[in-house]
Amino acid sequence: MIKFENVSMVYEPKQRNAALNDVNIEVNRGEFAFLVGESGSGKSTFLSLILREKRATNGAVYVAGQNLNRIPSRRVPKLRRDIGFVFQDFRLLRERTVFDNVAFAMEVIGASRAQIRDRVPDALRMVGLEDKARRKPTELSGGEQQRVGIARAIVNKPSILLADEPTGNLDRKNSVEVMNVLDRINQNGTTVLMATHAHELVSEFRHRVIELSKGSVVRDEADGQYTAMTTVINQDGSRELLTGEAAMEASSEAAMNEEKDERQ
Ligand SMILES: Nc1ncnc2c1ncn2[C@@H]1O[C@H](COP(=O)(O)OP(=O)(O)OP(=O)(O)O)[C@@H](O)[C@H]1O
Repeated sequence: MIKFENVSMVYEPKQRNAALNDVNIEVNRGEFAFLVGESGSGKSTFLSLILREKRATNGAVYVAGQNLNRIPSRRVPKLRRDIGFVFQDFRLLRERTVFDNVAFAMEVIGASRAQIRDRVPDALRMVGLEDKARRKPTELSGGEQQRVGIARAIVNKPSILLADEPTGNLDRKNSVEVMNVLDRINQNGTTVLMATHAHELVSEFRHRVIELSKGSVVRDEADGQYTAMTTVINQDGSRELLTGEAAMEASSEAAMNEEKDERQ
């Protein structure tokens, strides 16, 4: 469904470290994968290449069999129709009702009123908000607002759902509700790729875990945990796989060094 073949991405010609560095990954139809990694490791860049908001500097990105380097700009809107996107900060229209926020995603692609009347209630049912269709976003909890964001993302029945830190603004209870909704959508056949820092959710909901570090894939594990393993790159360039406590220590040491570098 999604395939990265030797993908590298540099934003500026003289950039010292690539945002993505020779990434090879395949996500199959119907999978649920978490994309994890420290801040700046390349998660958002990865998602933006799938949407063709950006183009790979090297290598090829395939979505549903199409090489995104090869499709003309005029075909990009059609590609994006097959991909739903969930934002960390919900991005709802405050003056519109829940129903109208979801309907908006159909209006922009020219759906008829009859189609909208038919499909919006289904999407709201999927996220458990069928009885809140007439509310405004400000009358909802954060978790409910995010579920409206998810209903909007799936109402056009995309085969892929991308989520960038969808629980980043939510407390634990609301985060779990959002995760349950994403799981349900996945069980109905949608491929879900979720970038996140929420280690407790990753370890609890147990899906494939793809970990990026400085633009490289350092771990790809079916049914993974957030920090069960990490790969460190030694000074001589060799890679070493650490597990358990040692992995946790290496991650916090790396974070501290990064903070020190930033201060210097
Ligand atoms: N528009 C841009 N121009 C130049 N460099 C960029 C741009 N966007 C991202 N980068 C750089 O690319 C690298 C990867 O960034 P990216 O935003 O993909 O990381 P991330 O893992 O999503 O981080 P976070 O968890 O903080 O969202 C970082 O070094 C970042 O500084």
